[in-house]
Amino acid sequence: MLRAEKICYRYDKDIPLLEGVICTINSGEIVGLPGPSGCGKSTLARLMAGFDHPQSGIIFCNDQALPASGFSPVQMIFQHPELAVNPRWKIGKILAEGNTDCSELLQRFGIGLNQLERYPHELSGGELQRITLIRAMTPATRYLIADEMTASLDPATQALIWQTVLSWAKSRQVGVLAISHDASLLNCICDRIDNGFCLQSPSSHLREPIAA
Ligand SMILES: Nc1ncnc2c1ncn2[C@@H]1O[C@H](COP(=O)(O)OP(=O)(O)OP(=O)(O)O)[C@@H](O)[C@H]1O
Repeated sequence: MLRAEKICYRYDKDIPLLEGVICTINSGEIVGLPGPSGCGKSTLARLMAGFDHPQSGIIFCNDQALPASGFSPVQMIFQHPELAVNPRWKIGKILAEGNTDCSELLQRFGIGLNQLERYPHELSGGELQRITLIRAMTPATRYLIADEMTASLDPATQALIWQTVLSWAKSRQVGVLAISHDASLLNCICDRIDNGFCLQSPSSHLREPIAA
């Protein structure tokens, strides 16, 4: 399993954002992480993917700490794919970073071979998001953290992406953490919703409606 154990994190030394947060994703499990803006979902995602480190607590991936360098079995997909690729590299070179044969995924995601010769700015947002997914969906990937990955996309592209990711994850027993504001999307795709996260967050007072 991928497990965040009693995670504490603060950007500002006086204001705790995450305190004692626990989050678990089992192999092959699709877990939804909802929550209001600013409660710390993306921060937790970055910690669980190993991009940042908690001030206390630990992240375990299959009983081991995440690797400090090299390929990580935990891959993360962001809402804005243009920020996750080198704009000076052609798509073919970007995909080569995943270091795997991706012809089947290209076909399943409807990406033509001609697009491998283009630069990121020559693709649509939905096409580029599918490229970052193909790069992340390697045989060595055990967990995928999807932070609002289809939030900016049209419903048809959103459906294509989630159908492909879910069938890949289930067939390979990859665990997925799906972060979204869209409750109906999470209810539709997830095995389980982690509602406890928000209740654990000290910033939960941010959810109180502002008095008129
Ligand atoms: N690099 C940073 N430096 C300082 N504060 C930050 C930084 N990144 C995020 N924050 C603050 O931490 C809080 C949580 O941010 P985070 O992006 O994790 O929330 P979120 O739940 O993902 O929100 P949203 O749903 O709006 O994306 C916010 O108040 C944000 O302003």
